[in-house]
Amino acid sequence: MDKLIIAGGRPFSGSMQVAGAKNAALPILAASMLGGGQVRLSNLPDVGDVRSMLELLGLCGVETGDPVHGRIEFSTEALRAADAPYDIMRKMRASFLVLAPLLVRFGRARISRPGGCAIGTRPVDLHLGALEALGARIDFGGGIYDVQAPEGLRGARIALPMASVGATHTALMAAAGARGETEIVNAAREPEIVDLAAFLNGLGARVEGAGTYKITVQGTDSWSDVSHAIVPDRIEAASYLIAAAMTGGELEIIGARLEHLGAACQILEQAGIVIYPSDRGLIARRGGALTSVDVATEPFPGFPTDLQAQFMALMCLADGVSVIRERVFESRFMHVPELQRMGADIRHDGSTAIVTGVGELHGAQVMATDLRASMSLVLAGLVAKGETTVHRVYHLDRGFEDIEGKLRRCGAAIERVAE
Ligand SMILES: CC(=O)N[C@H]1[C@@H](OP(=O)(O)OP(=O)(O)OC[C@H]2O[C@@H](n3ccc(=O)[nH]c3=O)[C@H](O)[C@@H]2O)O[C@H](CO)[C@@H](O)[C@@H]1O
Ligand SMILES: C=C(OP(=O)(O)O)C(=O)O
Repeated sequence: MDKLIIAGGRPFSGSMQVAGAKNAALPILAASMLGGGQVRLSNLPDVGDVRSMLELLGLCGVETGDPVHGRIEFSTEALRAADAPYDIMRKMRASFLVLAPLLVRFGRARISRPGGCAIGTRPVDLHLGALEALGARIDFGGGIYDVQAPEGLRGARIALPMASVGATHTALMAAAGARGETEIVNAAREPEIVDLAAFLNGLGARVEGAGTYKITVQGTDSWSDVSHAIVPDRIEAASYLIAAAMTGGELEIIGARLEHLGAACQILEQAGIVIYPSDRGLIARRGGALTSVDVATEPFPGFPTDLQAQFMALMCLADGVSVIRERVFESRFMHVPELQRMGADIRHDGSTAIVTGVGELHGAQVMATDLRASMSLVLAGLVAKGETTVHRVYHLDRGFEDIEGKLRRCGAAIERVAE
């Protein structure tokens, strides 16, 4: 496994291209299995999870080849019913998203419980509840869900008890292949949901209301060939906006969109980051002293849980005390002890962290635990005095494209070394 070595305190400025969103690419790749035709995708991020999803498609008979400059074209005609292997399921939460398309295509799918970032218990009851509402029967044994709908799925009303992103993806894909109309209430509203809906419309379903609380879907069994460009990665973009502010540099993130930042934009501005649109994307720089701001994570358009760790790294250097509440996942504070190794002053109790800004962080050996936690350590390393070694960068590679290349081109001294 590789480690990253960062020499902190270098000037950091320039421009970088934001990647396509991993969390949009994964459901869209899964949804590509619904049809039987030709799929053309562009702006696919070159990250580990996308490679794992392509491998999963390959095991189901869909030979995609490797993306070239983020573009890929493949036929889903040869899809076959296959069990998703534990080895891929354990790596990535989004592997569970192949369940609905396989069920639509074959009337049955067997799949094990998914892994992904260890940030909470992450049950899949809402995904399964959505499928049951559309008429599926579910058995569980030996760690495997056996889901059957031999007569096909029927449109129905799905009222989600919470606005789960993954369950909304599952419900959308299942509804797209169900007979009749489905109404999804309390749907997640993330830009990645809107992107999946656009892809499903391209495939031949009729999805309306994505991005709002209520989505309606007219299912189809007559699928089209489809071309689709993946939406930009708002979490990657916001992470680098934070990097610009922490280092005192100025950065243009090409392709980033203000409307995708939701509440994060206001919070980052209150913290002292100046963010404004350019012709090509967004520009960010520090506007003065960094200021502590309290924040609570929420589903979109609230402050994203996927940015909580990076925001905490920023707050480590702000004037004052920031109270950070994690409201989406039960245990998403694994970066706290690692930031503490670098001199951060953080008290942590349950789902709340209290961060008192310190004058400076210092380089240390730290362990990357989950995807966004790993990014918070890289951000801290960019400004820390001395050298930071981030061990176990496997998680970063799951979701951040060419991280050291992007940072190095903006002036960071960062190097990847095999452990
Ligand atoms: C691949 C992908 O897109 N991952 C994102 C997705 O994860 P994911 O789709 O797993 O996140 P959810 O929105 O589903 O999870 C939100 C909350 O709902 C709970 N829950 C979820 C499903 C379920 O069946 N039962 C249940 O109780 C979860 O434990 C969590 O507490 O959205 C999260 C919230 O924005 C992000 O942090 C992840 O980066
Ligand atoms: C939590 C994340 O990924 P996953 O849902 O795949 O674990 C993430 O992208 O931050």
